Amino acid sequence: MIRQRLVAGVDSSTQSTKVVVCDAETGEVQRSGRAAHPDATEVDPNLWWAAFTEATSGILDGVEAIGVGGQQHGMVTLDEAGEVVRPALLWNDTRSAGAAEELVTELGGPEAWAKAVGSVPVASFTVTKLRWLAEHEPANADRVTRVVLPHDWLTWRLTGELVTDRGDASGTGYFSPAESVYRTDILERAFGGRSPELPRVLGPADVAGQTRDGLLVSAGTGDNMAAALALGLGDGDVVVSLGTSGTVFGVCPTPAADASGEVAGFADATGRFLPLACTLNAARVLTATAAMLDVDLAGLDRLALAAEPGAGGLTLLPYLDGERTPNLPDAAGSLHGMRRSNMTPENLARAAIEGMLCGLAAGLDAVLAQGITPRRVLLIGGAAQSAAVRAVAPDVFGVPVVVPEPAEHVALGAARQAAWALTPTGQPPAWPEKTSVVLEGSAPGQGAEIRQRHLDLRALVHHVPARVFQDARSTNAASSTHQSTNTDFQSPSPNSREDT
Ligand SMILES: Nc1ncnc2c1ncn2[C@@H]1O[C@H](COP(=O)(O)OP(=O)(O)O)[C@@H](O)[C@H]1O
Ligand SMILES: O=C(CO)[C@@H](O)[C@H](O)COP(=O)(O)O
Repeated sequence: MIRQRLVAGVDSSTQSTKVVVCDAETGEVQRSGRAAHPDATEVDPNLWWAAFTEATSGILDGVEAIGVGGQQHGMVTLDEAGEVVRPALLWNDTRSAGAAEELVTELGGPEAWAKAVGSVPVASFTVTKLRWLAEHEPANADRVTRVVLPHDWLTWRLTGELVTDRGDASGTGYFSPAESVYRTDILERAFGGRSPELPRVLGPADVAGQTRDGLLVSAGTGDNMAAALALGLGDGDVVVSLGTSGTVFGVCPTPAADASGEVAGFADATGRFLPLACTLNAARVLTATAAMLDVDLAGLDRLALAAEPGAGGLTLLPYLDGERTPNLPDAAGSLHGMRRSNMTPENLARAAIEGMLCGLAAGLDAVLAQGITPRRVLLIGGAAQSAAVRAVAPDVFGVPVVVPEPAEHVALGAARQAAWALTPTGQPPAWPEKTSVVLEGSAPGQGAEIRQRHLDLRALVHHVPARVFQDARSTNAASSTHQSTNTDFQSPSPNSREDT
């Protein structure tokens, strides 16, 4: 009998740690675990270690290799003794927005940044957090000897090795994805003239080291790169992930350098590139709206699905945690178009879902403008489980939407990387693609109208340059979301369907 080989993958994301143990040959999940993180934008990394320990408890028996995917950008600072200097500042902490503006100007403007590191930094990027630290907590800054990212820190706890990968390094703002080198000159400029030690950048199938128990540890990567690896993205595949962050990304052979700042030109976990747009407001817009309406998430779905598309004219700009794309770190949300006739819980629930998705749709436009011709949108992340999100997304995005079988895609991608490191070959192991449901819209005309209202309101309230929405979709209009078995993406049936 052939012995089953097992690998594990970890997603240390904003709200929790999730772990899957998979068959190394097929990717089939055998066991899983999870543990919550604190709800804060600065977190002691030791709490991630505690969550990792809890989530892996009792499930790693027989596992040969493990990989860690983690929330991007977080600033983890270590002192001479390897102790954490201060709680990590996370990707969604906006206090370094002023530092970001300073740095953009100092380096010669957005074009110079896009050319140097593929991205124009906003408050999410590590480099801006380091500038903030140098300016606001000089005593802490003086103690910093090493700077790492959340996944690097967990890999270091597992192996004792200070390593990272191209994918996560590309979110620092001091690494060039195109050249695959650190820009320590930029780090020095940001951090008071000195460059702390940085993790060594490993290749996609490299081994980081071993745990005390002898598990091989792969390089790990950022959570979005890990999800891309799990899904095995091909030409024209664009992912929309609805977790704490909303992200839109595809995989390309050439680097992006978008001076508008809407798209970050990251690297992926396979040696390619990963243009990505990110919003600060995704799944939690729905939890906040549900709490306000005193319903659970299923109740929010029921309310939203009972309203007409367009929410009776209500438009929500859901900038509840400030916003990153567009870059409005101090913004608050706005609800517009209220009349006595439309102020119902149903319309508010619908406006929350439409508003969240319109933010992602603007990101989708920006990512597609990098030269991706969309074949389909793959919808993942916690809020992809929402029935109302599934009903609204195809109309707002204007392309066929595919929902892969529910899975922890980041953890799966990290496990796939671990399997790759265990048996290094030119390509990641060919795990079979899972079944997915294909959704198409029911009200494409209204989708365009909803998009336009959202764009107009952004322009009105936040002076984001006004745009006329162009629906790229064909005229193949009326459709619904029933199941069928048609599997042709190129000439979609008007119904939703199972696909593999
Ligand atoms: N059925 C659902 N409808 C709406 N939101 C959901 C649903 N299921 C989970 N979520 C939300 O998804 C989020 C968690 O998603 P996840 O992708 O794990 O986030 P993260 O990776 O940022 O920690 C939570 O905010 C949760 O409320
Ligand atoms: O900042 C980004 C991407 O640039 C975020 O996508 C973070 O990587 C956090 O992801 P989630 O925890 O929301 O999945």
